[in-house]
Amino acid sequence: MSRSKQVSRKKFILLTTGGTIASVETQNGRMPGINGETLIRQIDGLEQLCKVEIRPVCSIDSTDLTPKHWKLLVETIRDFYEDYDGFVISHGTDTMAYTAAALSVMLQGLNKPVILTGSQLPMEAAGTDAKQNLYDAFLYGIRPEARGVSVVFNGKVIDGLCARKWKTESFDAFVSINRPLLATIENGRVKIETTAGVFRDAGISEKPQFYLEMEEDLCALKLTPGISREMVRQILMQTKGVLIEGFGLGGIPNYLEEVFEEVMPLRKEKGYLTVMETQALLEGTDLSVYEVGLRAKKELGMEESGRLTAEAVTACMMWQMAHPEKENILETCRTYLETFAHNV
Ligand SMILES: NC(=O)C[C@H](N)C(=O)O
Repeated sequence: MSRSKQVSRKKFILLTTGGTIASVETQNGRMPGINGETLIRQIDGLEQLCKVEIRPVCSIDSTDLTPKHWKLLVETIRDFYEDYDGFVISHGTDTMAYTAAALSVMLQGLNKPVILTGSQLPMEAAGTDAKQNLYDAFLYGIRPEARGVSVVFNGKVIDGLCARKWKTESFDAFVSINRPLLATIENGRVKIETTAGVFRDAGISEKPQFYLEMEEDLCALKLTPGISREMVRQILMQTKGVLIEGFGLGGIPNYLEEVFEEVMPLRKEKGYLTVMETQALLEGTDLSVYEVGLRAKKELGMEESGRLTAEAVTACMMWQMAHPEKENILETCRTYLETFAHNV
């Protein structure tokens, strides 16, 4: 039997969540309005590629997506895990990187693909990117190398832990941060670039594990020059997880030091997490370089993101706070990305 006939037997489930890909224009603006059957009906050649069944999860703009929806996705994947060869999720682009990062830590040890895709223009719009992206998601999904969580968009296959939406309108909406692409897709051909994944082949779990809980009490605190002490103090006093989006390689401004010295011991005592991230797009934090960073690291015991995106750190922190007895997932993910430090 030819190779294409062998792969054509693969069976996928399409989990639909809404987003632009499923949207229609209304008097109140663009909003999700078409179902999964209508989506796949428009994809030429899909039937020959694989078998697709559909399961609607929600029908919302991804701006409205919350960890409750991640939980629904994980439950659905868990319940149908044995019945399908892979899972494609149609999703709005605006929070797709968050969902991809969240699923990357909620679904561990997967030996099947979970692929998120969407589009910048609705499926039914002229010149849409929806058909190509959805087809490409399955095209990548049938490959034996495709395992774990990824984003397929505009010919790029991005590790779910490393995706970032960087353009609001162009088709080239996603970029892989601090990690080479998993694959590229051009003219119907998939070129596999790298296949590792943080919880694939990592020896961490032999059987897939499905984690449903994520702590939602988290806030990203973006430092701006001269940000008020009182505001920083309030956030640190009230929020379990605080992701500090600092400058450059990371550090705490001198004038905020007193605030941090006061609240950090209290936060530690309560098991709250505080992690420093950078506002820069690439290359991550390194608190060991500058005095402002070293102080945060040594005197305050501040954790840092390293090369992880804010989306990935958010996911790691939410998971860690919900599973305090488990291994330090931030450390696991950070170390994983360090392995790519010299070839991005
Ligand atoms: N392109 C898109 O899908 C954007 C849309 N607002 C969403 O995230 O649901």
